Amino acid sequence: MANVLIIDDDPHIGDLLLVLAKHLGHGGDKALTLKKGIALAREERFDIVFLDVVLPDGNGLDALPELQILKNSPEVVIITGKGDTKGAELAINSGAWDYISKPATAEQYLLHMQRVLQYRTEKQASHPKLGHHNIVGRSKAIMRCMEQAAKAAESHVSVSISGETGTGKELFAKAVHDNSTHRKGPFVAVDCASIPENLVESILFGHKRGAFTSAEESNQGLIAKADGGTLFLDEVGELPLALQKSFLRVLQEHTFRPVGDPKEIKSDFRLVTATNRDLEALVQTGRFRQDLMYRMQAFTIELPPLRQRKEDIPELSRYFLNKLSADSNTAPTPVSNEFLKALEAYSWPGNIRELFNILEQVFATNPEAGEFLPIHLPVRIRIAAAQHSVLPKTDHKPVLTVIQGHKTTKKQLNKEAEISPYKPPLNEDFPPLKEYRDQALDQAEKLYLESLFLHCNGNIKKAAQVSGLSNSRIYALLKKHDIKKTFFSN
Ligand SMILES: Nc1ncnc2c1ncn2[C@@H]1O[C@H](COP(=O)(O)OP(=O)(O)OP(=O)(O)O)[C@@H](O)[C@H]1O
Repeated sequence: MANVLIIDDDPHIGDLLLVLAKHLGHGGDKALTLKKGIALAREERFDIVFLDVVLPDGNGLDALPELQILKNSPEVVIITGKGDTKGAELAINSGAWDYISKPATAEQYLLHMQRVLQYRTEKQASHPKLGHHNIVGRSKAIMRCMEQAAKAAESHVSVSISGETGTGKELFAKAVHDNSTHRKGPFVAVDCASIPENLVESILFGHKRGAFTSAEESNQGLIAKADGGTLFLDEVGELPLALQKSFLRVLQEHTFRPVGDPKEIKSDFRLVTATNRDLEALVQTGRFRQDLMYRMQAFTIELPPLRQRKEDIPELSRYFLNKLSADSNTAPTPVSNEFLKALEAYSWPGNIRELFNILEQVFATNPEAGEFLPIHLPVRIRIAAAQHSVLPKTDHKPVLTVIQGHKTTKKQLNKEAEISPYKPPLNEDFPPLKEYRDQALDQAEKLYLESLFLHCNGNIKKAAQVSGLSNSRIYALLKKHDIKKTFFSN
């Protein structure tokens, strides 16, 4: 049974939608003001929120970011006034599921409700068990990881999460904890890379007062703190070799001795580890115990880098920009398709952390923007987008022939193509130098003009001085590249 919330100051609309929900076998609640609606949404888990725009105590669209970052992230359907296409467009751009124009018939409301619920059921069926999480993304790659996390959460064995920096290893570790039987216990995260080697033992195992010169007080270690919950060891490859043996014993026996303490202590925790290093290689070079590695890797989740799931970039970007708006109590700024395309063209070596950092920068430095455009992005991201767009369009993936012994195999060079999009494709679409150079120069010229505009705050006179171009030449170039003159002031 689904739960429906209606936030509308017209009591008839609320009553009608509740009757329709009941007719479909669902339940719900209604609120006549934004304040009451938000309070209800925070308290209860709703699957759909029907949200009116004009409410006595504010604009419904301003509440959209807050609704979207709720744990259960309900689908939001906006109810707009007749003909308010701007509001509807803004709502969709901000991640609303759909909108209905008032006045609407009962059949229209019913149809919307059925469609949204069907979509939500399908969405939940594809990763049925991972109920509580803040993981954003619907690409096949991330959905597969969510399914693995759900399975891992159900079991009691150790989980090992691998992936490049910023791919969400800690977020997944938390999701495993939040969906496991240990969720009522603590989630204790330890970054093994940032603890000085001489302190690791006492930080993990704890120590007794006087155990060493600076031990003025007894201290409970993190393993004891994780009792009943989850111990998350980030960058586990950095765990000193000398300590690995004692740690293996903790995993086998669930007991250990704090430094300087003759007594054994018990701790029942679930271990989740993460690494962006190749543990096998560390084992080969004798820097990591093989038995510990096997013990930790009872269940493994491999997170894909962002460049291999670029289809998630729009959703991740909207989610994060909406969160920033909600945190600063401002209305969400719509995001243009060109802005998203530029983000998709970049290779994101720092993955989602880097994407969020860039969006934070865009959000902080452009408070007046009516819509986020490529021009608001840092130059290096725009250069990557420009380079990407000069690549001749081709469906063929570059292919490299590799000779292995007597066999000849073909390997896809996806990774390289994504990282260096400027490279022409190694196939029959390889462009003549002139064509390639002309396109590249054209893009560079456009990028230069856009940056010039930013640098000179839109002042044509200053732009002419800085660039060494005449006013008329600047106007001609603006026309050539279809850059709006309204960007520039005289
Ligand atoms: N799928 C996702 N949906 C929403 N936010 C995400 C997602 N993946 C990562 N993040 C966010 O990106 C940031 C980096 O994620 P996290 O710290 O989990 O990465 P990590 O792989 O543990 O990084 P590191 O290896 O550097 O420790 C965090 O703010 C996290 O909330």
